[in-house]
Amino acid sequence: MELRFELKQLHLKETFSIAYGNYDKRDALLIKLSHQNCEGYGECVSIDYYQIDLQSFVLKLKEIQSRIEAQKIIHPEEFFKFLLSFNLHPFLLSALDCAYWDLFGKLENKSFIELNQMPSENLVQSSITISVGDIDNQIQKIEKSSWNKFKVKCKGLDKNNVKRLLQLNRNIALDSNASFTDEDCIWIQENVEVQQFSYLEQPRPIHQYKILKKEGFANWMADEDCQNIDSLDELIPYYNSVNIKLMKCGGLTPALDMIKRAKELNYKIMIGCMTESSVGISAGCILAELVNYADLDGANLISNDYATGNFVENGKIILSQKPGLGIKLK
Ligand SMILES: C[C@H](N)C(=O)N[C@H](CCC(=O)O)C(=O)O
Repeated sequence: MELRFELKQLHLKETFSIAYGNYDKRDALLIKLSHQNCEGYGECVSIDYYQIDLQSFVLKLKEIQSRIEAQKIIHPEEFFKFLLSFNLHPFLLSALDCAYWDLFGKLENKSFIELNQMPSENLVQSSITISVGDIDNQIQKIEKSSWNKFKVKCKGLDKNNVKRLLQLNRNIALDSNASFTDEDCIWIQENVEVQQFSYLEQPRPIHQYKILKKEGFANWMADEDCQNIDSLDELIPYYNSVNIKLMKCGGLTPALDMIKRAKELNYKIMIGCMTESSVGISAGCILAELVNYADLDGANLISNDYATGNFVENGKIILSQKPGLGIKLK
């Protein structure tokens, strides 16, 4: 097996504004694993509020490259166990795990869905993100959009904006990206009208969720608070829903385990994404049958997507049915 990797830069079609900042680009690390005539792809991106340093990932890859290349082709679950021995950051682990699933499926001439005997007929629809901004602009974007589901970003709580969004009578979720105060959360969970939001994501800064009550009117969803399977048990009293992202949890292999455990614990589950190319999104899309919500618009927000594969069109998730994760570089 051969391992290659490349730093790329993704450009946002328009400034992506969330409570943490405004972003016009994202740096990405593309992983290529090849064997015989097949090549599999995986990706992770540099997110400042997760302190991701792609240069340190490149150094790590150089350090472990020869051991990865010496590995023979084994089942992806076995390969994942092998990757665990390197103690990798979950973002890098995810890129390698996804690249290997893509390669393995291509070598076996089977899609990920076939390899895992998963259903794929009833995929949930994805939301599109509406950046933080003036409420009139946000509403205009929703009204003009051909998508049906929206994740509206906000920075702090503005009760008038909440009222105006609810008046639209559309399928809308709110994502505060850790910008609500304790008082905001109390008001929200005691206000019956917020039931109309499909979910309210990451209300408080990380680990400061003890004010949340899952019995209130809000469908609280943990994102930054829910990094991996270990977070699930401790969040039960506070959160109704969890946002599982491949980069946070370390890839497709742990995501399958995490979805299973989250279901046992009666969470509603979202498969989410970062601003990322179709390399990352192709992997996320194949889990859409297993979850209640999808937020997989990452590649739709990028102007220089460098891959094709599974994709989202006006919210509808379309699986390529091709071997592996179906990823091809443009
Ligand atoms: C792109 C996706 N809809 C989204 O909003 N993800 C963000 C983080 C993305 C990023 O910072 O690149 C989130 O769920 O907070």
